Amino acid sequence: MNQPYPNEREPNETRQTATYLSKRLAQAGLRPVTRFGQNFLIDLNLIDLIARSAELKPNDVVFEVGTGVGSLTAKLADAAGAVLSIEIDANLHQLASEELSGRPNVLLLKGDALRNKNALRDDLMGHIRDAIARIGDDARFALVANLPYNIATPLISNLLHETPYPDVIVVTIQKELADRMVAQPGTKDYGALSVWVQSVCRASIVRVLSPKVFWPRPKVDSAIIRLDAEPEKRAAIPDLKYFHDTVRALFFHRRKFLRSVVISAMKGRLDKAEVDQVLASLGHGETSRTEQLTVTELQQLVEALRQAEAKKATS
Ligand SMILES: C[S@@+](CC[C@H](N)C(=O)[O-])C[C@H]1O[C@@H](n2cnc3c(N)ncnc32)[C@H](O)[C@@H]1O
Repeated sequence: MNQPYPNEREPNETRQTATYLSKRLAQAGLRPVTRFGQNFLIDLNLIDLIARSAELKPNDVVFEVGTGVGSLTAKLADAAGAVLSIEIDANLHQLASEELSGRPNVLLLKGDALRNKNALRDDLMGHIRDAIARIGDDARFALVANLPYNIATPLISNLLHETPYPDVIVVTIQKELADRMVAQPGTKDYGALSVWVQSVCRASIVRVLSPKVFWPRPKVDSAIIRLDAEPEKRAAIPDLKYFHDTVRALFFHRRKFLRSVVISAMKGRLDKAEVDQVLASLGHGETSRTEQLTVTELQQLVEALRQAEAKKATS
């Protein structure tokens, strides 16, 4: 294994504490930047737990968003074949580059992981595909990170649209967001995000984390979440973008009945009679509500709407 840090420093295992981090940043004239969601994990056991929960092997290509000072990155690089990590803060990118130098399986990028809310930075998937090609047919793609909370939803949501999409995701996110990802029909947390995530993955919460395990402390609880890709489920959705956009529209007015929600979502595309026909064919009555529909029922509904629209366009 490579020696990750120069010999004169303490070994990695004892260094990741609030004191160490604050000193290390202060030495470089830095302080945590709130707008970049810089809440560093200071419990080494949890850094281990994140890496262990992804069950990394040498055939894994790991994507990390938010290198920070590189503590989790080093753990990931110990276990995986290749690690691609991106950091928006140029100062932290510089620090992490020093910490992780001499690790041939780590590629550090500087900049924003997102081009905009709806898209990843342009070159990211190219880097990931290259690393996968180098590893070969049995390569696995993983997203493992202590995510900056302000980009967790668009990042995960956009990655699930990509080809390939991650075989496994193990990330620290706000607990409230984790609850939404695993939520079941009929609960207050069940919404478009639950349906999108559960349409292409199996989702579970690994551990709830108190603010105490971060420095500086965030205001809310966090959770480590694990998502396992279910490619056969994703393959059953003929048009991912149509599905994603329509599900979002269907959850837009949570208090309304399904019929009026579908009518407004399909405005200008299907008329009321056509919507009624689709709903009747699937057995959804006057009092059905979007939030009571299972993921499978929503997939069937969106696909029936898509086909009705396509039929109308060709008639
Ligand atoms: C919660 S910290 C995690 C840092 C480190 N990996 C750890 O576990 O302690 C999130 C990191 O993501 C970086 N970051 C924030 N927004 C980003 C973005 N849009 N693209 C890339 N990195 C970002 C922050 O600067 C910060 O270093």
